[in-house]
Amino acid sequence: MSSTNQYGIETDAMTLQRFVMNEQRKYEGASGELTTLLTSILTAVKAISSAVRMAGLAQLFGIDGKTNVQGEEVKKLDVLSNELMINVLKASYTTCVMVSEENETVIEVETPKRGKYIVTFDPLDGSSNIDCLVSIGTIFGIYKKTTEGDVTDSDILQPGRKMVAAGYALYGSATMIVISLGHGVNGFMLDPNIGEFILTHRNMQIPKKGKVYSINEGYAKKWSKGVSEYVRTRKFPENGKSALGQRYVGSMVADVHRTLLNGGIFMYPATTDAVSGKLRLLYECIPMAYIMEQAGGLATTGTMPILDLQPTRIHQRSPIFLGSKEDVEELISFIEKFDKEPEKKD
Ligand SMILES: O=P(O)(O)OC[C@H]1O[C@](O)(COP(=O)(O)O)[C@@H](O)[C@@H]1O
Ligand SMILES: [Mg+2]
Ligand SMILES: [Mg+2]
Repeated sequence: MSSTNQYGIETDAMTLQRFVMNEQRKYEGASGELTTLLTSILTAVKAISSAVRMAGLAQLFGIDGKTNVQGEEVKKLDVLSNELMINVLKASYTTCVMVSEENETVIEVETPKRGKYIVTFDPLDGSSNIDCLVSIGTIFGIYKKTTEGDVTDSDILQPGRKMVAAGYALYGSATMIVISLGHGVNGFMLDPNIGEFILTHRNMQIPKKGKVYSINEGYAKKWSKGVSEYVRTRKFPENGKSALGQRYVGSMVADVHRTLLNGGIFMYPATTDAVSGKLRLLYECIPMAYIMEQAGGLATTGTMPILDLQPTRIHQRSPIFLGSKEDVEELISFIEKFDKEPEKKD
């Protein structure tokens, strides 16, 4: 039996590492490779979190991306985060290939260090928010290699339904990891005093409906009719209904985390000048869609579930709408009504 403190937080201190080990024990014959992989990601996240907490000072002293007082080069936070993720994963002997937002081509692990997993990641999400000290994050997705021998495109370009685990780290007022290994979603907050992620949000479920919509309204002129009408009717609802509130951080991790906790909808649609939207399928859309579905929500391109989409390129983009089931279903009905091509008659 677990006990809770006055804030409702469980005090049996289930660490993320112990949680993952327990999950793996449920599978007979599990080698522990996934536990090792996730433990490596934890190490990278702790290091990134520590660098993020110093970033403001680095900026203040003009040393970010330049040379520090010792005459050493200081790496920019997104470069540093990428190197940390790549290095810990290579050193874990669990991964054969990685796809990072920061690398044009896939990162292959040298043969003796190869394991059976493929990891996709956005090492630092919300990078335009770094300088103004707004929340940023790291997103990751994990797949198993499906073929024997060399890594092939079919190993790297798997649809989200084949995913083994996904998660994100949020560097906000606290550092938190939200993760799913395919059996629900759990959230762990970093206790900076002991350097451990502690289970604080067990079996997270997104509310069926929310009170907030989230989209960059600066691009409103470039939206489809369906998206425009959906947003207009959230702001000016008919039949005496209440208007929804609007929130938009501009860091996907922060916007998705708020949506997961409070409900509502997050949207990054196609626009007239970006017909596939902005967000990247492999390391932004698919991991977040996996988390959403595992928490009882939905994630769609507008016409199909994100997780069913067959990727064709590693840096492919996709429009995305995710969040509370009822909100996303309403959005889909607007797209069906206003954006579907009229059927051609002979
Ligand atoms: O400024 P915009 O066009 O609204 O875009 C915001 C989106 O871009 C991103 O910052 C892109 O991610 P990166 O910072 O990893 O490139 C998302 O986190 C966010 O949802
Ligand atoms: Mg990103
Ligand atoms: Mg990024």
